[in-house]
Amino acid sequence: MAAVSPKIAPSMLSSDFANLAAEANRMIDLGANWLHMDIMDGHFVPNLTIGAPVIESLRKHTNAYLDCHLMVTNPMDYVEQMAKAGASGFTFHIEVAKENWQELVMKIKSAGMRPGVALKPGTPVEQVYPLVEGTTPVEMVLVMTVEPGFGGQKFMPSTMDKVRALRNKYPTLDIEVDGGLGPSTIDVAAAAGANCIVAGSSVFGATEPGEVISLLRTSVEKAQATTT
Ligand SMILES: O=C(CO)[C@@H](O)[C@H](O)COP(=O)(O)O
Repeated sequence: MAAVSPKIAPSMLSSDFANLAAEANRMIDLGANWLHMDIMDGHFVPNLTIGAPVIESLRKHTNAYLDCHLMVTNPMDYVEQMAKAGASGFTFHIEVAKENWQELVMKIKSAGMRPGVALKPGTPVEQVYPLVEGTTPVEMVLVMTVEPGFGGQKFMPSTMDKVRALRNKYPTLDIEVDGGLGPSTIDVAAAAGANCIVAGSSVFGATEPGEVISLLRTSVEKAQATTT
């Protein structure tokens, strides 16, 4: 496996939202590479979380890479506001962008963010190949390993076929996994080829979150060393 650098991204959905800035800085101090921000509109998923105003407030307290996952029905409507707010990455769902993904990716790039595409557990991986191979390609594929909407769900091993297929086809692509990742599931995801790891409850629920972050990174590094 080509070594694409591991990025460990605590999901801030599991943090204390009333202390978001402190929680974010604590994660970075403990070794996190990115902060994963779950934007949910209560329509694409049955949960409502945060939007651009919270990203803007958080941006005043950190320079960290804000890896924003848009679980929204109309991602195009969010591009400008998220860019202005200070989002670093903008990952939209293919299920709601089949008709306009080219325009969307270009808009995200021109707004200065890094485009990514996400897919739900039931969505065939082939649907994102054109986005990776396009003239303006996405720079990350997020394979959801639970149904999007809530933290604390059980990891779905069946989604690993998609990660393996992506890694075989695209050795240098950032492949992110999200949902149910922690010490008991990371080795499977790392062996399949994931290098960007989102983890919410396993990090925030740990007595020593820094140890979990470090364990996640070591697992990805070991899997990469075994397959190169
Ligand atoms: O996007 C989502 C859920 O839709 C995730 O980012 C979760 O927040 C991950 O939480 P854990 O499964 O790690 O608790």
